[in-house]
Amino acid sequence: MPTSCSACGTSPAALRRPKTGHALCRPCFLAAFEEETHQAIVAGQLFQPGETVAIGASGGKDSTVLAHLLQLLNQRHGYGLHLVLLSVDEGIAGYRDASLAAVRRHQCRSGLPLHVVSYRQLYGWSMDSIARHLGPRNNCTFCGVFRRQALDRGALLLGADKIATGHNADDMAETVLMNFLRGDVGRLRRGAGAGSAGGEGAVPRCKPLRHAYEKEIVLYAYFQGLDYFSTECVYAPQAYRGYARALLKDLEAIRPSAVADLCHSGERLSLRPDLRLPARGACQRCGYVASQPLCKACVLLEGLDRGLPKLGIGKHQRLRDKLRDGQPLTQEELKRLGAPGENEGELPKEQETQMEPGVKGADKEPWGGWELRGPRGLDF
Ligand SMILES: Nc1ncnc2c1ncn2[C@@H]1O[C@H](COP(=O)(O)OP(=O)(O)OP(=O)(O)O)[C@@H](O)[C@H]1O
Repeated sequence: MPTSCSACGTSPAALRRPKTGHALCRPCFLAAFEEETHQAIVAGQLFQPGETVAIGASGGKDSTVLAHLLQLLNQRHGYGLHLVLLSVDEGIAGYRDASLAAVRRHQCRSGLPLHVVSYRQLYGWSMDSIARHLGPRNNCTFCGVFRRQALDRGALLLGADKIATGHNADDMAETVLMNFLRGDVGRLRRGAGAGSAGGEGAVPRCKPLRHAYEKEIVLYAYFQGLDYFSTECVYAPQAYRGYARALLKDLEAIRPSAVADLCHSGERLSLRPDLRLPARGACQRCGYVASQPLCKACVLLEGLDRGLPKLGIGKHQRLRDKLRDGQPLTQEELKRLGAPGENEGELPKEQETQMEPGVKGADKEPWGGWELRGPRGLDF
């Protein structure tokens, strides 16, 4: 005898919900998942009527399900939202080009407007050209910092009031674990919540799927027949997040509620009231939110444009100070900052052939001219 659906009691169950253990038929699962997302939106007061919401659309399962659900719930419950798909093209051949094709297919089916911004337009660098200089490690640092800002810049161009991203409960739990393991108190506080408030060039963000289990998102996409792209980014295997993910999977095998428990821990975490966290201000160069005189994206770009791609990564404050003060760096110090060796001083192919006049970075000296000219009024 097949198990009956525990909600309607009539149809045979099609799945056991990973989150609750309930056996449900397809329509009851879809209805429960949609209702829970609606409740999360209402309880968290994520949107106000009349708002323009830019949905961060990567073409993956989470953002595809998010876009589908927001469109459906907006109609069903009359949220009064103006929804727009916003994609960032990081310039990762074989990955983002294919996932953007999935976003375009979603756009055609849904009729939602789509806006694409690219790293090359915004920064003069694609991730592939950055990776050629940086090597296999730390690419996710560049990509994460640039993407955060690119989403804000795209949303501002669209006049969006809010950015909604597809972060799910597993992403949230991984982030809590990763920041805890790194002792990153500031991010622990920021990363665990429902979103961020915005200000200084940043648009308020929300994560309507942050309580949804990844496995249930996959099931929802499957039962709805949604078309999404599901290959891992070519640079992801080197990322620290991957280790947090593997650890989380091991924990989940022992204790199935590990994802929800970690999310809960992240939300309940409180910091000592006297703990001083860096104050938020505006970047002196681009005006974007920063806790230093320059925002992280500008420091990373400065390193790239100088041929010192590791300038903005890790604990190189002493070397950044030397640069700021116009002091020459030793060969050893240059090497630590990722300066190219004797035969590596040419521009990456893409930069040489595709850089357009007027694109940020196009007028910088090529890599051959990277001997240090002391920054002019630069303050890292
Ligand atoms: N290139 C991008 N363009 C627009 N939004 C993005 C992009 N990359 C990520 N996002 C947003 O950030 C969320 C979390 O991104 P992450 O890289 O963790 O991908 P993910 O968990 O695999 O999600 P997805 O399945 O949607 O790709 C995505 O759901 C999406 O809303």
